Amino acid sequence: MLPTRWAPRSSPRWRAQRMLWDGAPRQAVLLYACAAVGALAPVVLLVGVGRIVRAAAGDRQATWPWIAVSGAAIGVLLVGDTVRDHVAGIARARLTFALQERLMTALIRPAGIAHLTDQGNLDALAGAKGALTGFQPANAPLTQVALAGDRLGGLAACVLVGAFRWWLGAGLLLVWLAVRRPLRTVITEHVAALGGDAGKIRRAVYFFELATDPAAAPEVRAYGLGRWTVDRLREHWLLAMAAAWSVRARVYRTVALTAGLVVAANLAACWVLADAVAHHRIGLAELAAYFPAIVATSAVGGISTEDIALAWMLASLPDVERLEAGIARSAVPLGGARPVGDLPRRTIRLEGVRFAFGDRPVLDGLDLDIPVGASTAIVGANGAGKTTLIRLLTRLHDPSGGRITVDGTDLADLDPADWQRRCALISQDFARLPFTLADNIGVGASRAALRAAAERAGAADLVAGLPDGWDTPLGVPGGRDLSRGQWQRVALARALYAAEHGARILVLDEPTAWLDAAAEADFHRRFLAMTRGLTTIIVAHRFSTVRRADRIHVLHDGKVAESGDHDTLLALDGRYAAMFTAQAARFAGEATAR
Ligand SMILES: Nc1ncnc2c1ncn2[C@@H]1O[C@H](COP(=O)(O)OP(=O)(O)OP(=O)(O)O)[C@@H](O)[C@H]1O
Repeated sequence: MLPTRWAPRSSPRWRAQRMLWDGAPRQAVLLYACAAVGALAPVVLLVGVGRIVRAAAGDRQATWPWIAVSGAAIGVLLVGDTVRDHVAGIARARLTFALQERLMTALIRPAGIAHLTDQGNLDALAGAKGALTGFQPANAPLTQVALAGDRLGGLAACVLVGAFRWWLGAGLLLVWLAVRRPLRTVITEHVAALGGDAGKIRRAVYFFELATDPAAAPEVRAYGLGRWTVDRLREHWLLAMAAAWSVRARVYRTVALTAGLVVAANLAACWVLADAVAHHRIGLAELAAYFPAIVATSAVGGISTEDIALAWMLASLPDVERLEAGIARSAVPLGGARPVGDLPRRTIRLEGVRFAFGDRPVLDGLDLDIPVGASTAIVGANGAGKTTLIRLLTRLHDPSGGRITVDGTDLADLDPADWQRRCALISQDFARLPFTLADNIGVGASRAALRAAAERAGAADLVAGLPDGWDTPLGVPGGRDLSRGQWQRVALARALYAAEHGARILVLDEPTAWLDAAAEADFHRRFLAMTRGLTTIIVAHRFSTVRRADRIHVLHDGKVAESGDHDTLLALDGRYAAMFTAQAARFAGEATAR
């Protein structure tokens, strides 16, 4: 069973353990057993070594049983380590998967995408993935178990020292416990200060990713940004570190004070031991057991690098809940439960539609009719709101004002997921799915259907060029990558396949942006045949693409400024005509120049 819920109000330490017991219960039992055995075996070994030394000094009778016990302890330690590493590997995989599944579920659950534009959510996501610090929160419970084993080992060592002088064992235990609390507090504060401003760390990580991203590599080099990104990384890290430095003095003070106490306690313990040896109260055998035991007592309360790593992992754990809470807060719920049925049959109508990002309106009282079975093009300057309009039509966002109706039914009343499935969408940043070519176009589709969609999208020639044809994995290690234009053809084929198999609206946002001249011409030649009978909404800057649409709308100032077919809009001599003429003149100029 994988973890589903962790008690929301308990401490991160407790939640980490719940995570382990929910996600990998069998491994949890084994890991605790390994930790206990791994903690006690060294003490048994010390006792055994002490007895062997005593035997070597004369009491030969007792040698063989203690050699056997010591050998067994060594064997248990060696085998125990191997078993523990193996089990921890399985538990780590399960916990990592469970956390990934939980994050994915949280991100995918909202039907809309408003939560993905929230900066706080992106920060929490980076924290929950451990991307900001490099410490995976899913490793926290395993580190806790390992540290619990260390504490138990330290306690056992205290007991062994107590067998020599009870007050020495108890005293060392008290000293270690006394230093542990303040040390843990300052480390937690230090980590909290450093992780406090996730935004600053995320900006630093952004520069790291920019410098190491193969897609950005050509421009990073062409513009000489390499050194610049390193300097920005340094600058943002220093900014992020400033908060941690403010508590640094207290960390050093606490470490110095506790170190003084620890050194004094250890010196005193060694002196007591040396005094006992000097006065023949104990022999070499006891010295061989007790001296290492005094050193080993530190594990009961000392702070190791593992403790610091654990503090980092635990600090990231609340980000998982912060993300879930942030999504619940920022995801604008898309209501509606009515099945879409055979809608739309006549018209999709936008009435006084408004939409804003923050307080900046993008669409401001937009009216528009989209007839079913025809092609509608949306044009406008950069930032005019074309993609936003597409997102409202495909219900990735709902309008903040006005309404969209489908044959008179408010789109807000229809089941959002059902409606989204009716929209065969190619977005500007079309998805490059790490699947085979066949699955990229239609999961489970027949070869005949795939071939038809690929032919309509001008992607049929791709199949012959791939080593395993339809079964060639794309965009994954060991598979083939495609050029942007080839990926766009695949995306177009996917949309056309979907349109043939249940989707009723074909939504194309810049579908030819990456196509070469021949492919674009081919697209235009076949546009009418490709979209015949389909409700097609197309956004494009290229007028060669747009002009074939039955109806064209020009977006300006958040409204439809002009509407008509290509010839009507040219005759109107307005914005459309100006944009078309500018583009046509550019092409004509280039042709003349040649
Ligand atoms: N996630 C976002 N957060 C804030 N503002 C946004 C976001 N996405 C888009 N915008 C803003 O909304 C406006 C409309 O953007 P949109 O992408 O719809 O324009 P567009 O007409 O499609 O532009 P282009 O032709 O460049 O693709 C722009 O001014 C843009 O800056």
